[in-house]
Amino acid sequence: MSVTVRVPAKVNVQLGVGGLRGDGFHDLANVFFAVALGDEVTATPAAPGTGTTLTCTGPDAGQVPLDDSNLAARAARLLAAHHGIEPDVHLHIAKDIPVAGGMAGGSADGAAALVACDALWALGTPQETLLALAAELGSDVPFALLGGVALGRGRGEILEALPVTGTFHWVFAVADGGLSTPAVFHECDRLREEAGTGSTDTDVPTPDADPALLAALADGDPAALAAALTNDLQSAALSLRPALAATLAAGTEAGAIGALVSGSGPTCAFLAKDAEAAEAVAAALTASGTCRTARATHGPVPGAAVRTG
Ligand SMILES: C[C@](O)(CO)[C@H](O)COP(=O)(O)OP(=O)(O)OC[C@H]1O[C@@H](n2ccc(N)nc2=O)[C@H](O)[C@@H]1O
Ligand SMILES: Nc1ncnc2c1ncn2[C@@H]1O[C@H](COP(=O)(O)OP(=O)(O)OP(=O)(O)O)[C@@H](O)[C@H]1O
Repeated sequence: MSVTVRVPAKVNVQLGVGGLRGDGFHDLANVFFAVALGDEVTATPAAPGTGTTLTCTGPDAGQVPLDDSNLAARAARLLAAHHGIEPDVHLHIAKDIPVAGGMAGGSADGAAALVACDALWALGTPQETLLALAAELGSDVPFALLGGVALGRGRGEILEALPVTGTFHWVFAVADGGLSTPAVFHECDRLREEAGTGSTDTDVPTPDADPALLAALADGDPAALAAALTNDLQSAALSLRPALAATLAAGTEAGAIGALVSGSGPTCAFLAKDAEAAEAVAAALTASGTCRTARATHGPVPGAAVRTG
């Protein structure tokens, strides 16, 4: 019997970036928001001694590494090692999340593989342990387990679920080609040095969540959320990919009430006032020629969960 897990992509509605720490990470005030665009990971039993094998389908499948570096395979091996069992499993990733797009696609697959293998191997691992294993895999992986809306502190792995009312409507403009997350953080540091503010954690204050943004989420107020959207990595992503400025402008011209680069980019995220407006913004963005494609979706949605039925 196979187990299929559905897992959401994320957009960061606030990404406050502190200074560079001694361990190479940055302290964040990271408000994650899970959206209905997502991947599915299916775990199928494999014969003893087979180890972890992988396949991937979807529009960006060619860009997904199928070797040991794949976060889904790493997750399966980490969970098996934690329980002292063999990681014999075949994982299939049905990929819909843009690769290297700033929407945490690889992290999502890591979280989904943890949940899928835990169910397949009937391990019953407590959620707290799954969250700790997820943090070992990457800063964005714990949130993909949790879903909804959450504040991530530390390097993004220390999570606190946030209250949210209703549904928000989003459009994602997918670029041709990805951006490397470490390269974007590095460019953020370089721009800070260039501006003379310094870039280490002794120069830059630890960021905090914006109360106006938290109130907008709790109140279910899209206009207030649109006004509060911020991403400290946006100038770095724009510096590495100047063409994104035209994408952001095209979405705003098409009627989006808020626009920002998603995480480390290059995907751009647009908030719309309702579902109908989101469809119109997506159509206008696709027609604008400033992105590869644009997709309307909504959120928040739950984190990685076994698909039933
Ligand atoms: C940009 C975001 O997607 C926003 O949610 C995340 O901060 C990135 O999370 P991620 O892709 O899971 O990143 P990780 O795999 O943990 O780290 C990759 C690299 O990104 C940089 N990194 C990541 C997280 C963080 N808080 N500070 C960093 O400087 C580091 O160079 C690190 O070596
Ligand atoms: N299952 C996976 N799916 C996609 N990429 C993966 C996967 N496992 C490892 N990777 C590697 O991770 C890199 C980043 O891909 P990913 O789609 O996670 O980027 P991202 O969305 O920008 O990440 P984040 O938003 O967490 O910074 C890819 O270039 C790829 O080499």
